[in-house]
Amino acid sequence: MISSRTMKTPNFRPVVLCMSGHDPSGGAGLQADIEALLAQGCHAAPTVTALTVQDTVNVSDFRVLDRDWVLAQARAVIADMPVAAVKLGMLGSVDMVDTVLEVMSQLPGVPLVCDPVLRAGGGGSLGKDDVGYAMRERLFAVSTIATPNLPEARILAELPQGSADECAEKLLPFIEHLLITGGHGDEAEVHNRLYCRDGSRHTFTCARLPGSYHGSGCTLASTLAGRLALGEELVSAVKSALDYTWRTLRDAEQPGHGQYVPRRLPLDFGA
Ligand SMILES: Nc1ncnc2c1ncn2[C@@H]1O[C@H](COP(=O)(O)OP(=O)(O)OP(=O)(O)O)[C@@H](O)[C@H]1O
Ligand SMILES: Cc1ncc(CO)c(N)n1
Repeated sequence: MISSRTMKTPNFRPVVLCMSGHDPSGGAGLQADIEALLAQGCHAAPTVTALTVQDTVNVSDFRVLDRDWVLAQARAVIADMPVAAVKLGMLGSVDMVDTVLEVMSQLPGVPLVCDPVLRAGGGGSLGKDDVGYAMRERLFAVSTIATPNLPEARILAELPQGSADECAEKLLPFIEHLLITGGHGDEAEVHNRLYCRDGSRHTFTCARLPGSYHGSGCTLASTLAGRLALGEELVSAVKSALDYTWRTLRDAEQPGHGQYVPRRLPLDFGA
């Protein structure tokens, strides 16, 4: 017999499968994904790809989970819930790129936001450049959008001194939409550039806030995945995600000795 509970009209929040690393400082990685998605009205399904040893200053070590463990986590979620979007953060190894491909083969047509995480804000490695090349060669084709910062875009494009435009020209054959973020520059304004394979381009400019932030890129990518999961159109979703991220940085706090941590949820959340 089907219980009345299982027959209820679906009234759940859109589920976003997050395949990211864990950051014990809570500023970046899966915790950033969960908080940002809660703030969008989505449900995060956090699938751990890697464990890291890091604080708000830098990364000292990381360990990538076995492929079987990651697949088992993702399969459990997919069998249980309708996944409305997928967000990728730190993958950590080339093997994990193939694991993600296997997961995505079970989610045809589901929007995929790929944040090609290779370095932490403090510069510590979260994956060799080969991971980035494997993402470009194999994952970009199944991604809706990738969100590298300019240093990551230069690695992916293999153009160490390239401008955002030059990197985009090299990368657009691999991916439909590319958002090259500008948090790492030193100009008074941050320029975030969206390049679309149909030739359209959009620049989103915001005032640069003082200080440096831990998990700004994770916040942006997971919010974007959430917005796509809610059915927002891509360019509008990029703008909403950038606006939300900027507000979380404006309200950021410094719980440790290093970078500021975005405030992704209001202080009275849950009150
Ligand atoms: N100092 C800043 N002032 C205003 N906005 C910022 C600043 N730093 C980052 N941002 C915003 O946050 C977004 C993501 O930041 P960034 O480009 O630094 O990503 P990231 O390097 O991938 O972040 P992280 O590695 O810390 O997760 C940027 O697109 C920008 O809109
Ligand atoms: C686990 C993890 N993912 C992403 C980043 C990038 O901010 C980080 N520092 N740690």
